[in-house]
Amino acid sequence: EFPAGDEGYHTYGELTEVLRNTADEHGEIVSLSDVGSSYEGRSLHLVKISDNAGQDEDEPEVLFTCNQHAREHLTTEMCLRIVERFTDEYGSDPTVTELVDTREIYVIPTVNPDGAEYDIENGRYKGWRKNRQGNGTDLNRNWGYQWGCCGGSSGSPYSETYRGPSAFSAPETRAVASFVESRVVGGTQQIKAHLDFHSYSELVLWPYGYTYDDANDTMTPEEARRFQEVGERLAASNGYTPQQSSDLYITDGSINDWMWAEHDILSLTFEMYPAGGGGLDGFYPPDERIEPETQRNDEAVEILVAEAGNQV
Ligand SMILES: CC(C)C[C@H](NS(N)(=O)=O)C(=O)O
Ligand SMILES: [Ca+2]
Ligand SMILES: [Ca+2]
Ligand SMILES: [Ca+2]
Ligand SMILES: [Zn+2]
Repeated sequence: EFPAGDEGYHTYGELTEVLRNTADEHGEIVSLSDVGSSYEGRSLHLVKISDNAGQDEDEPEVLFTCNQHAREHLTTEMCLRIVERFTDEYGSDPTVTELVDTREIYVIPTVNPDGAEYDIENGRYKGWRKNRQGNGTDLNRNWGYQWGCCGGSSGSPYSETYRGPSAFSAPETRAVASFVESRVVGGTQQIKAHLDFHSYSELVLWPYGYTYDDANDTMTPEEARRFQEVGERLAASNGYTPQQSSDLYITDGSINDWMWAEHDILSLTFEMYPAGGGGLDGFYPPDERIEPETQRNDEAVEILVAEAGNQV
């Protein structure tokens, strides 16, 4: 459980209960399922929000993933905010209503429930980042595009950026990737845009992470320009700093690189609050920050959901 004073954060059990209640209360626009199980057997919850949620309609699809990194608990709250806003405000907020009626929005609130639960075991923060397989795999180095190519991850199982013994060796990344692959319908990937939430540093990041190149044979200059244009619009809405992922540091095997290169999904990362401060404390903002820092991204979420319909 979370330490005293930070009860505002959701444990896996509390998250599961909120998702079940939301599906019960908003049955016609919510479908709750899962993309598979974590290493320790926890369901990787998948929330679908759309009109006629039980039907696969011909509407642009959008994916939000949170909590790949265990200690980044604020991101789980971010995905919960998306679920709650796009259900509670359906029928009252015109923008939310329009987007739910014309898109299929998928949310995976925690990709790494085992790590998140381990991080708060006994009510004290451990600073844990990875999953709970062996000495832990960094899920954001385990994706299968340019996996381990470029010095953006580690081959040591004890490293915080251990890429795993092979691409998709982690059940969690494999499950999410399989879900995305299942959204190829009639040869066309239905998911058009994706955001992966992390903390912290207040950044909007776009691929590639594995190379400093802005453009290359799998990202044309105009495609790179589109990432930058959307990234800058997102950052203008929340005050984060927009930049290419590799401008921060080189990462290989990241989710964004795979989503773009393998599925042409407009895939970005948000690094949430705080902006700086360094050290472990930045991963653990007091729960009083949850509401302001998740609502800070309401407009960015709308921008991305809308952008999914502007497929080139
Ligand atoms: C998305 C990448 C470029 C940054 C991220 N930073 S984090 N969230 O682990 O501190 C990471 O190292 O995976
Ligand atoms: Ca508090
Ligand atoms: Ca629909
Ligand atoms: Ca569809
Ligand atoms: Zn992270």
